[in-house]
Amino acid sequence: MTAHSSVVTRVATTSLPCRHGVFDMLGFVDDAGIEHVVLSQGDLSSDVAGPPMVRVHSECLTGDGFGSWRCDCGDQLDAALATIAAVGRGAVVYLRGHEGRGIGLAEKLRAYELQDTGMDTVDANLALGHEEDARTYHAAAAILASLGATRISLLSGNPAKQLALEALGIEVVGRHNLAVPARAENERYLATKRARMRHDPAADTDPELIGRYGDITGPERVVIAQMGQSADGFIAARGGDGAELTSVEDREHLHRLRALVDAVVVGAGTVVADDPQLTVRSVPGINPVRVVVDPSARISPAARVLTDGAAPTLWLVGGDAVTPEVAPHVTVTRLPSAQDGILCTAILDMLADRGLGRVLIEGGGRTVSRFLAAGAIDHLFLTIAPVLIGDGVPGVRFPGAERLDGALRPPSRSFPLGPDTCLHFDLRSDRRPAAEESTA
Ligand SMILES: Nc1nc2c(ncn2[C@@H]2O[C@H](COP(=O)(O)OP(=O)(O)OP(=O)(O)O)[C@@H](O)[C@H]2O)c(=O)[nH]1
Ligand SMILES: [Zn+2]
Repeated sequence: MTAHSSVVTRVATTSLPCRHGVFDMLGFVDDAGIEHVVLSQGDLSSDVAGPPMVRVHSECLTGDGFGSWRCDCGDQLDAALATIAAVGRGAVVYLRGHEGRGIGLAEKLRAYELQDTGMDTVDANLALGHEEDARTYHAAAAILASLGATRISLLSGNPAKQLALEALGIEVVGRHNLAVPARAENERYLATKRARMRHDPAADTDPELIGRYGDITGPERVVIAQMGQSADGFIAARGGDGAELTSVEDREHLHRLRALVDAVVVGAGTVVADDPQLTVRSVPGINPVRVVVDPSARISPAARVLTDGAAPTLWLVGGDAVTPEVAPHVTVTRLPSAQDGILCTAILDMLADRGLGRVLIEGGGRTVSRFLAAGAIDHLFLTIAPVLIGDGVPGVRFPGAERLDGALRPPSRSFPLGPDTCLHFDLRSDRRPAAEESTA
C-alpha cells in the first residue's frame, strides 16, 4: 500500500444517484495531475468479504458520454454499474487520461478517420506513430490499494489489463467479460480486439446472472446452502413428496449453483427419500463431486449416486459403519461421528484438504439447518414457493433465540424465479470459527 500511496491523493468523497442506483463517488488526483473517479457500493476491502467486483474503465468520451456504437465502452460501463448495483458491492475505477487507449481524444478521432478508410484500430494507432495501447495502470492500482481492494474480481475482457494490475500488486482472482449487446457498428472493432489484442471472446454471461451469482464465483473457499420450501416452511408434504414444490426456474438455479462449486453435499435422508443424481443438467457446466453424509451407512447400495458413475462420489460414513463393496467412482471416507452426526466443520475441512473448497450444501432440511446452526454457511439461497402445505417435512429449522431481537437478520436480497421468490442471505459476517461448533 505504501508503495502506491504517493501516486494518488483522494480529494473528495460524495455520492452519485444515477439510473443504476446510488453510488459512493470518490475523486482522486494522481501525481501527473490527472483526475480520476471511483463509483462504488459497499465495503471494498478485500479482507472484509472477499474480493469485490471491480471494473477499471478507460475514459471514452464518445462511448461513455455520447453512447457511441463504434466501440463497446458505453455498454461496458453500463453493464458494470448495473452488475455492481445488483450485488450491492464493487467499484468502477474511471480512469481519465486513457482516452483512445492513452493517445488522447483528438488522436483517437484521427485514428477513426483512418479506420473510415478501412484500416483496423491497431494499424490506425501505429500509422499515427502511437503504440497500439499506451495506457498505464499505476493510478488504478494506487486507488484500489488506498481503498483496501488489493484482491479483486476484474470485470474486463482484456487480459493485458489483468497482467498490468497484477504487476502493480493487485491480485486478480477472476476476470469476467460482461455481456454487452451485439451491434453491427462495432462488430469489426471487437473482432480486432479479440484477434490482435487477445481480448476474451464475447461473454455469454447475462449481467443479471453475474449480479445474482457474481460474489460467489470468486473465493477459493465458500460454503453455499440452498433450500426450496413452501411459504409455511416445509420442503415436502407428510408423505415425503417434494420434488414438484418449486418451479423449473428454481431447478435451473439449483443446477447453476451445482455448476459453480467443487462439491455438493446432501444428507442420507435426501438420498433415501429422493434418490437424486446431483449432476448439472439444466445449464452447461461440470458435475461437482457428490458427497453423501451418512454416519450409519444407511443409504441403499442401489442409490444412483453409488451406481451411476456420473460424477466422483464421497460416501462419508461414521468410524465404525459397515459399508458394502463400492463402484470405482465411489470413495468411502470415514470421519468420527458424535451423537448428532459428523461435525460440519470436520466435513468442510476434509473437503478443503481434498481441494474441494467451494461447497454447496444442497439438502435436506436437517442437513442445511445443521450447517446453519453451526455458523458454517457463507450464502444461503432460500427459494419460497407460493404454496401452503400445512404440515409436512420441515425446511430450515434451528434452535433459534428466545426473543425476536436474537433472530438472524443478515443482509439479504431477493429475486424472482418464475412464480417463486428466492431470498439470498449473506451470512459471511455471521460465520463462526470452527472451535465454537458443538454437537449438542
Ligand atoms: N486509439 C483508439 N482507441 C480506441 C478506439 N476505440 C476505442 N478506443 C479507446 O479504447 C479504450 C477502451 O479500450 P478497449 O480496448 O475498448 O477495452 P479495454 O478497456 O481494453 O477492455 P475491457 O475491459 O474488456 O473493456 C477507451 O479509452 C477508448 O477511448 C479506436 O479505434 N482507436
Ligand atoms: Zn470507447
